[in-house]
Amino acid sequence: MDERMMTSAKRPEDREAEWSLRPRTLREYIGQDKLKENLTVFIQAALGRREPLDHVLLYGPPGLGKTTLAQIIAQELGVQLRVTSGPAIERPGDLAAILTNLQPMDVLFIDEIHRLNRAVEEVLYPAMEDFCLDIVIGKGPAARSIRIDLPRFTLVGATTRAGMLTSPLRDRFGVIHRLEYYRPDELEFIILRAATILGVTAEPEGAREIALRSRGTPRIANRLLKRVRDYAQVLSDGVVTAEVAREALRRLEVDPRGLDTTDQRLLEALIRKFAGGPVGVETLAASVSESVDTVEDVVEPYLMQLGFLNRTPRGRMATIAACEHLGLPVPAGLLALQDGRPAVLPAGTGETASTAAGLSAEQAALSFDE
Ligand SMILES: Nc1ncnc2c1ncn2[C@@H]1O[C@H](COP(=O)(O)OP(=O)(O)OP(=O)(O)O)[C@@H](O)[C@H]1O
Ligand SMILES: [Mg+2]
Repeated sequence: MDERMMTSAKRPEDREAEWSLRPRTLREYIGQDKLKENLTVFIQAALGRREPLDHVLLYGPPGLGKTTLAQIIAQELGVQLRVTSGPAIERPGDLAAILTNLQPMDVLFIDEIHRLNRAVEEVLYPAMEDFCLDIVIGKGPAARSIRIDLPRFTLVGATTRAGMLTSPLRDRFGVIHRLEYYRPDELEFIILRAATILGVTAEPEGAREIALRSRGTPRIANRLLKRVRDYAQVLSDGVVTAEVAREALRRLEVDPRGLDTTDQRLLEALIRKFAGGPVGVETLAASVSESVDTVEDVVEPYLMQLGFLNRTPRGRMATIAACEHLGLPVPAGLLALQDGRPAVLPAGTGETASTAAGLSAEQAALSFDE
């Protein structure tokens, strides 16, 4: 199988489908109930006061609906959405151009906001706080600073790495919310909705099979639905039944918990080669030929969610549940621990989980993804 099938990172093939499958309103947006409830209130209140909505920071693994939410927020506010991303804004002047072109109350969406550079970020502070730009004209002793008023706007920032945001930037968001993995019943609903839009006949049990293997991620659910549809068409009468879904997913090498070959190889290396751990993330990533970023952002969060992997002060550890899932003998070291976590941390090392993982104290205080 194409190993990237189960990645929650966006792939070119997702593009067209994502556009048509994206819910347009908060009502259509499934799951993330707490966030939805809060946003509904904040949006109504902002509309009532004729003020822009507070700046919103959304974080969480890829494919959980951050971009979709930004679009919905603009739609619900009845304003334009301007879309850009951290790496796309190279110089302060680029950001100034975007900001001065906004209409009052517009939503500006900055994806991968943790990748803004310092100089650009500093322009953003007064823009977010006071809706103005401080621009320095001239050089040396003749330099002076002028202030330009901006239209009032709402910034929606998205990141998979909230821990990498500087605290001055983070502090300027009024609403900070983590998107959670979706439950199977929510994914089932998303799949049935997508099937209707795509003109695919799917039985609830078929949708359920796909939902259970979608790693809690709508993007993967939609992608798997499209692949299963192909099998349904070729293997039977085009209807996505539980049986067709199971057979298709077996052929796609997606196991019953949604693990693909990359996840399996990573866990297997951890259990077999490294006796269950602890082992450093770099070593682990190298053993499956993936980048540390991919392992940290995409692979590990889901394995931790399943209770198959723990991040400990000394490195990554497999759990007994992971061994059982893969049908591998449990390494002796793991048996000695309770569910894969050291019962007692080595005394006197002065190390915390976060500092050992290479995070600064500031990032550790956030500890978003641990
Ligand atoms: N709550 C939801 N209800 C229904 N469909 C959803 C929901 N969230 C996401 N989707 C579907 O999943 C797809 C991916 O969502 P989206 O592009 O918003 O993810 P993202 O969090 O921005 O990902 P990335 O971090 O990779 O940019 C959307 O096109 C949409 O079809
Ligand atoms: Mg996105």
